[in-house]
Amino acid sequence: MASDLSVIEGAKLLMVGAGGIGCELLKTLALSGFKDIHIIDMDTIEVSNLNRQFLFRQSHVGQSKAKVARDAVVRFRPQISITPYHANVKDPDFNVDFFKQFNVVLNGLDNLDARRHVNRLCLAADVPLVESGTTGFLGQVTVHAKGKTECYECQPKPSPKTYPVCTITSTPSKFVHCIVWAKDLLFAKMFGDKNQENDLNVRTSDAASSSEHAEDVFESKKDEDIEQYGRRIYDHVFGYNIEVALSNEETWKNRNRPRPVYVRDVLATELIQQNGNVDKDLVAGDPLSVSAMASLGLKNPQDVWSLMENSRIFLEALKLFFLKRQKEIGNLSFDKDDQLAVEFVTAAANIRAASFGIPLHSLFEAKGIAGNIVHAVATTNAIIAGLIVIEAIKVLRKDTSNYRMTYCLEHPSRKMLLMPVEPFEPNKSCYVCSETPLSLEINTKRSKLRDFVEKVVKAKLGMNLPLIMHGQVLLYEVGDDLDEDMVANYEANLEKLLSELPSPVTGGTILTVEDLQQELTCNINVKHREDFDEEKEPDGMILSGWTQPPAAEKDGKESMGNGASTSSASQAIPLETIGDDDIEIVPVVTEGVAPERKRKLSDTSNAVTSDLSSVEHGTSSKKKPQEIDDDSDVVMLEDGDSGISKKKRLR
Ligand SMILES: Nc1ncnc2c1ncn2[C@@H]1O[C@H](COP(=O)(O)OP(=O)(O)OP(=O)(O)O)[C@@H](O)[C@H]1O
Ligand SMILES: [Zn+2]
Repeated sequence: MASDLSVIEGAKLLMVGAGGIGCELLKTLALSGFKDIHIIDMDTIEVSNLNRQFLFRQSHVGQSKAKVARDAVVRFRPQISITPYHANVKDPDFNVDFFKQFNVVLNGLDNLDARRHVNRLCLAADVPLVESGTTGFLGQVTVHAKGKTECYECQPKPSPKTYPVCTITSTPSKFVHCIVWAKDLLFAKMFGDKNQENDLNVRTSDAASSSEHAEDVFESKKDEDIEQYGRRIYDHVFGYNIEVALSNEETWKNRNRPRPVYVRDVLATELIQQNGNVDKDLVAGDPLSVSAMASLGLKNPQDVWSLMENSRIFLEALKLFFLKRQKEIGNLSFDKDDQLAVEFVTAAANIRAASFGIPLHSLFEAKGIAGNIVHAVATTNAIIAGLIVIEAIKVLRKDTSNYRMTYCLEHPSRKMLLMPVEPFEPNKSCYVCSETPLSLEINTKRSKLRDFVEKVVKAKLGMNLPLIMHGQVLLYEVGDDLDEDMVANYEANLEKLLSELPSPVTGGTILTVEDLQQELTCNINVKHREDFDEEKEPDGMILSGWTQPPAAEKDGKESMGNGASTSSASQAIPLETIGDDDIEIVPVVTEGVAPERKRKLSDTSNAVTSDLSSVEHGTSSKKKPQEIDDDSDVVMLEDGDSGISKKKRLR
């Protein structure tokens, strides 16, 4: 077998992501002797990266991560060839041929979407992938080699944490419920896309009437100045809406009744009038530097503000959005790095929390919850980067039998902080690596092609440049090289009902969906179904054949949800995907019946820890590693004298 050094020196690697894991990884690769490394990262450096992404300095803020990382490493290893791409890995340039030039691909990403995309390209190009993720003290590294191990998507990832609509709109009991309300409902309503559906005013009792009423409330009135508008919104959402909710006695039988809050009760008249000083401390031209805290003279983000202070911040932030960031209104979505947005959401969540008797939180804490931030631990990233390099070397040596998935735990389990597990075989029912057909129940007489494209092809199947065929008839296609007539034709198809397409899609139809970039083809058996439960099946369609496992919590003991699967190993949450958009609000039939998902910073780590039950093999119950019985069906490795771990099946 070739020596490690010769395989290392002869290898050509692709790294995707030059963030927390990526910086550590590039350094470790360089110090391990790798000589030809390509890096893709679409981001520029932010101040908040500097504490752990140690290749970057203050002076690099705003520059490409991939390029700066390269320059930093070339300074201490000038003989290495590092090729940076400041680009999205989903760009069509990074096609299968591009991937084929590499011996192994190493992911240091932070979102599911990009990870799935890279997984597909690696499968199509037949290049092994070493995948990784960290959350705080927890981390994992997995190896994916086509036909030999599971692919990254062999086990569907847990769905986002969900909350019943009623909890968010009417009966919050935890601070996170107030944050979700402030961020996904109020902020979205005030500053986001007006055409988006929004449950802000949905209440169990008078949903229809109140949402009609609400249409006008959020529009500013003709002769109203911004201060009056802000106070009216305040009184509506924290006062009037609570009064309306209180009028439904049933809701409050077993709950604490909330208290309506009006501006006049919280702020003295003179404060209402001279709230803030808009022009103070503003750096002209940079909208992201606008801050309600600065204009009110509040400095410490770790302070818990009083109800009065939160109310002042709320009114001030609202005013600043309208005065200083008017152009963005209608297009904003919450961003944890947007100071004014964080201030608005913190204040709104706190006022609501006060109204419901829930403890208030500081801006720092609120930002963590709203941005789903588990504070990154540089050491975890360094450990994970080391493990990636170890697996990459095994891949290059084709040492298949020694591939390991390794979990980095927060607390030792069986005296181990690093838990190596044998990779599992490909899942035969995986639609990605085994091309197993899927089934779709849908009302073909009521659903449009657009619904299918958005909800199934893009959201569920993660396709980027899809093409949809029924037999030989092309129903839809995306691409730069289409002529105008075709584009118009496809656009028209999108608006047609499935059963009225040029080649009608009805029960029994097999649709072929293909992504030309990912070189992934998927056949979907369509089953016509008349009715869907609007609450339980809000998409109005059900895709099956590749079952979504239940979310990872529920005491960590639910079934794996994929009976056909041979393993539960890759069940582990793709850790860094606990990101941007993993909170979702779902309607439920009866309040309190649907399991209420927890969402606290600490819960995230619990969820992940319980998910590390991946050390179990082929069983349906999940336990935390700490709880594994000796007789459980566990694959573990013991330290052997040889220094190389031997596999041991605990039975
Ligand atoms: N589709 C993509 N194409 C290219 N790079 C991507 C893509 N998606 C994510 N990345 C990169 O992956 C890296 C992930 O790094 P990390 O998890 O440390 O996130 P971060 O954005 O640097 O930090 P934080 O989110 O904690 O502020 C980021 O640099 C990001 O730009
Ligand atoms: Zn697979």
